[in-house]
Amino acid sequence: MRSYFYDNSDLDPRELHDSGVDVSLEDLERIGVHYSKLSGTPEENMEAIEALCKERSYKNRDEITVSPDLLPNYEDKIKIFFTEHIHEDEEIRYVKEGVGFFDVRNQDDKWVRILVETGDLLIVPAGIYHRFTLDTTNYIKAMRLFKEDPKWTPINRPEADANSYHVDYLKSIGA
Ligand SMILES: CSCCC(=O)/C(O)=C/O
Ligand SMILES: [Fe+2]
Repeated sequence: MRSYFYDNSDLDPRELHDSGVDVSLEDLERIGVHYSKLSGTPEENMEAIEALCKERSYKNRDEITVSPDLLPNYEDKIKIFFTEHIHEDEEIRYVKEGVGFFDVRNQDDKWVRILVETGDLLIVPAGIYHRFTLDTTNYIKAMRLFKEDPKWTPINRPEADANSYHVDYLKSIGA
């Protein structure tokens, strides 16, 4: 895992876009983003994931493989994932294999890029603007946790500006 300010260049989003300015785990915590590394195999890590589900009342989960050949309607889906959006629940992702980038907006509305890889567990808070893309290896397999139905609902910017989960989120970080 690495996190740093996105360089905002027009290159392919799957490139690193590393501005050279790192963002610490503490800075991520301040905007409500939690990261942890699960060091075992996916099977060994299931106990930790079950405990997390119980603690945060997440009842459902699925597995998604994002890759041009393996995800149906890949081109549409990757565009949707990379369109800036919020969710009304936390986005909890456990990376079983591969690499990807979650970009999150910080308190100053700047993009922070979070590089996740095998074993990484990321919790993105409800209401934060974010987006997702692959890196140039074009492959990630991740477990997605859902509170209720296994349903993925993005609300895009600017429609989400007035969303109460977004407004409450901004208040919670003092923005
Ligand atoms: C690797 S999980 C696919 C991306 C996703 O679920 C999401 O919500 C992106 O914001
Ligand atoms: Fe999302």
